[in-house]
Amino acid sequence: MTATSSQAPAGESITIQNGSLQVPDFPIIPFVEGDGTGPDIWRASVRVFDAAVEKAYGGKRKLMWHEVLAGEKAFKQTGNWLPDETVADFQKYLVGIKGPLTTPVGGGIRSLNVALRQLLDLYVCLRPVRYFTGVPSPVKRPELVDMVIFRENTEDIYAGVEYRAGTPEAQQVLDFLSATFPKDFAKVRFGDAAKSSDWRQLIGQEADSSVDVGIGIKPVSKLGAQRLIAAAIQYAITHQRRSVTFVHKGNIMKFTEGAFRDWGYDLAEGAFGDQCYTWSQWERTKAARGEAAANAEQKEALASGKLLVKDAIADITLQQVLTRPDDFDVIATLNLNGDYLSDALAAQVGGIGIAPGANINYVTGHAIFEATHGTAPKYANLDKVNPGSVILSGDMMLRYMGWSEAADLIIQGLERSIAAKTVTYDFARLMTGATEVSCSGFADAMISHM
Ligand SMILES: NC(=O)C1=CN([C@@H]2O[C@H](COP(=O)(O)OP(=O)(O)OC[C@H]3O[C@@H](n4cnc5c(N)ncnc54)[C@H](OP(=O)(O)O)[C@@H]3O)[C@@H](O)[C@H]2O)C=CC1
Ligand SMILES: O=C(O)CCC(=O)C(=O)O
Ligand SMILES: [Mg+2]
Repeated sequence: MTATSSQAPAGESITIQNGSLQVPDFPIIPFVEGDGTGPDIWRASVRVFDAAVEKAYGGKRKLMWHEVLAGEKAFKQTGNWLPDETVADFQKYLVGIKGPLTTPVGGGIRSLNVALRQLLDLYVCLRPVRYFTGVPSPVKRPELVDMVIFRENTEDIYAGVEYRAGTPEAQQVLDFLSATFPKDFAKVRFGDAAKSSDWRQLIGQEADSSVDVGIGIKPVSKLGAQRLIAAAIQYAITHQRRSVTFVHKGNIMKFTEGAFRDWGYDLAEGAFGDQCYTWSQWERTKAARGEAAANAEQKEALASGKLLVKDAIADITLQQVLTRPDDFDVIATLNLNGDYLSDALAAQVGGIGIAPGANINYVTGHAIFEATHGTAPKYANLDKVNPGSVILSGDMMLRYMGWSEAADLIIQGLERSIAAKTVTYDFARLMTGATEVSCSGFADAMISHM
């Protein structure tokens, strides 16, 4: 059942009591169709969700879909890209799902996707990356890829604190830097010294007195870092994973990304000390008693079942997730690193057409599930793209709600469709002997295999 933004269907709200989600049999689930390929994907995905729930519970449970507006559809109907009612409904009903929304480059509205995460304080972006047998992959051993990305979802340069070059606001920030931190201001290119430099001739610019520098601010807080890292460590312990790796660029951005690592180790040793062994501890033991003692200590800790908590610098990580993926398990990282890593890792296990995700606040219970990919506008309304990412995001949503029987049917439908080589264009172009089906055709195949 679909309703407009202002009219919720019959059903009940999911609630949270003492940290535990209370899910009625007929929960109202707000959804956003999304821009670009969003509507095609949604139409296919919702049939898969409904079929899985019907098959699992025979009508005793049902998802009560409630359409809420965001993006282009919202703007067309209401003149507002993200109506207040949409945010209010995600607040009220706790768990929802959305398609991708367009964000223009270089100007225009700020990301609605990011706005929803910030407004609901969905501080974890959870993106599992796993291999399904038979999926075409550019790497030799895709089955070794089994990682879960915990991406900080509310701050870093995604906070949106930035000023366009040449505006009074940018100038105000520059003036502040110049007056308060003159040494740092001297590092801002191109400050006073470069106003008439020779290279301007190379790019055909006249010497002028403007300082054309855009300024962005990268806030990284201790609370923001530690609540994300706590979620990652807790997940790793609960799911008996081997390690958590903090991925950061802390050698260069010492007080933001470097602090993320240090706060992470403090938290691991403070709040999870009896369940973790950290590389920070290893360093201290090495300094006190030598490398052999540190190695022995680590070996003993891991043999006793402790979780290894380590870190890696972001650039080499992007190589090593390819060359030795089994060194990486749960990853905790900052917002931008997590964005890059999600798409790069998805490529190893079949691409962005099969990359699910969730935005979660584990304290309030609020969660919005969404694919890792965007709107893929060139394929809009062609009924062509892979609905797998949104469908797998729905699988995550059902598991979050405790409806694992329905979620298992979704996985079964996906695995069997891939095994039968009935796939969308993105997989078909890399597989021999595949039958290419449309977006809706893939949903049909999945349902027939449940
Ligand atoms: N959470 C969100 O809502 C997100 C929104 N966006 C927004 O989406 C817009 C477009 O972003 P863009 O950078 O082009 O990235 P997209 O993820 O939208 O698309 C890039 C390419 O990825 C492949 N792809 C994407 N989705 C699918 C799918 N379902 N099945 C198969 N292949 C797929 C296609 O590759 P090929 O061409 O090889 O077929 C496509 O051309 C931007 O406005 C961006 O801001 C981006 C990311 C997340
Ligand atoms: O909000 C957007 O348009 C892009 C966001 C994005 O790429 C992501 O969250 O992975
Ligand atoms: Mg992204």
